[in-house]
Amino acid sequence: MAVTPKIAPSMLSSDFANLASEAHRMINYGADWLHMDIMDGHFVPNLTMGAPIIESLRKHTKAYLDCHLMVTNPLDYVESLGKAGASGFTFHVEASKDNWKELIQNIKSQGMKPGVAINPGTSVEEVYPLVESENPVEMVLVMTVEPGFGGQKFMPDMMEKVRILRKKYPSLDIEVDGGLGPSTIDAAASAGANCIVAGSSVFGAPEPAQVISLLRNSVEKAQ
Ligand SMILES: O=C(CO)[C@@H](O)[C@H](O)COP(=O)(O)O
Repeated sequence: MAVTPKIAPSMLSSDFANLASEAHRMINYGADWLHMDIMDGHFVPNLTMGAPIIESLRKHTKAYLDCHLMVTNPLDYVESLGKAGASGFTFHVEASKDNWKELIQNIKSQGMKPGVAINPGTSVEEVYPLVESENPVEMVLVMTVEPGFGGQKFMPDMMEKVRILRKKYPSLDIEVDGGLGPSTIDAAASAGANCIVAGSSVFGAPEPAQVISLLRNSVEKAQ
């Protein structure tokens, strides 16, 4: 398989008052990406951050900022996030039924990597047109909890979506997000996920570096 493991601590579980030092801490512990949860209080019942925070953090790190847009109108965020220094821009298929082609085009024009996320209740077929388009997304994010909050329980039933996607698209980046940690990573890795978002299991661990390394080893072993 051509895909490589990407371990992405979810900064939603960090101390927001010390975001830059939390980011440095995660990179020093071995993280590949920093996962940034952008929530608008409308698509999901929580409000987190937007372009100003990404811009501030970008001044302190060169790390890949993997932005997950849990927002009703993702198109409204593309230009500001691109200018702020976001690296990846993953929008929800549920929020882009009419404009996903324009979204992908604009995300790429801003120099970001486009991804599409699917909620637990959305069927996996909905992302096929976006992956198979002439101008495709480069990552699919399979939500393994209902989006909105950290610290929820992993939904093992979502692994069937990951298996289907990995079989259909052997070299696609497939990300999983929600409830990932030492007790759930093997299920996700063996299904074919290679990008792993983990919030509470990393930030809540006495030795976060050990958890990051365990997540990576599981993905490597499964390939
Ligand atoms: O997008 C989300 C929640 O909506 C996630 O990125 C969570 O922040 C992951 O947190 P844990 O489930 O790993 O604690």
